[in-house]
Amino acid sequence: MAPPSGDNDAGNNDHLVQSDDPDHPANLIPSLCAKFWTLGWVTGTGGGASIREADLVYIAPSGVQKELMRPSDIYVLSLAAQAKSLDKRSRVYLRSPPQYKPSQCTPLFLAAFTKRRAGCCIHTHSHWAVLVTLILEKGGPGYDREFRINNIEQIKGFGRGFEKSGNLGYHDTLRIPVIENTAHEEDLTEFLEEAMDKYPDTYAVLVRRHGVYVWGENVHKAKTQCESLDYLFQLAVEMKRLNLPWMTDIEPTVPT
Ligand SMILES: CSC[C@@H](O)[C@@H](O)C(=O)COP(=O)(O)O
Ligand SMILES: [Zn+2]
Repeated sequence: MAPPSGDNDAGNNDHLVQSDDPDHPANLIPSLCAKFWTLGWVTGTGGGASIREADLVYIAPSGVQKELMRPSDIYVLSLAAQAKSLDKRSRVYLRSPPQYKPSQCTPLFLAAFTKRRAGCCIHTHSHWAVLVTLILEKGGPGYDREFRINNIEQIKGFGRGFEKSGNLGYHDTLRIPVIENTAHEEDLTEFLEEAMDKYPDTYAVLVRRHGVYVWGENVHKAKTQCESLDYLFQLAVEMKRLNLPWMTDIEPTVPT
């Protein structure tokens, strides 16, 4: 990984992104995005990831090649300072690299951090996520705003929900809400928040013709849930091709 750029700390809190610890958020965001790029999740500057550690939120710049970011490119925001700010649409950064703008996904990441106390939120432009929203678009009324699937082992990769312990079981139905895309990323925020209110236990929201936002209480959970979801989206697209249903009525086996 490239070392921090060696800026001095003249009022820009550069120390907040300087650490030898590979698990420090300023190091992890670039290294995770480099991995996500290989999966096609964050290519062409689309997608990204943000990490919260206690009050501090670490955010990537906007419009940069996400797999080539350096720790010195990372923005840092305080949730407490943000909560006190009177203008909810403007954001005050503790650290702000002057050559960039913060990710347009920032208000969406903040929704996961404030409404769900998430520790990490990942946004992908995965083909599989986009294809699922396209298939659902043709699914007819009532079905098109929710992806659901059951009786697939990988569903166990998801937590049961906000402030609930344990994971979903094999026979549980995984439900992911779908919101419509908007011309500007930040305008998705109110619809993402609405979906979170309607689906209090969801860890993800699909955005039609765009991608998916996935979060978890820490980096490990956000990453594994995002991987599980991408696996299920790919499987669902292939199942659709084979004319296989996503929902089946296999009953849980009752021990005799
Ligand atoms: C390929 S542009 C994609 C952006 O509009 C947006 O959807 C996105 O995911 C990344 O926004 P960014 O501001 O670069 O972090
Ligand atoms: Zn996007």
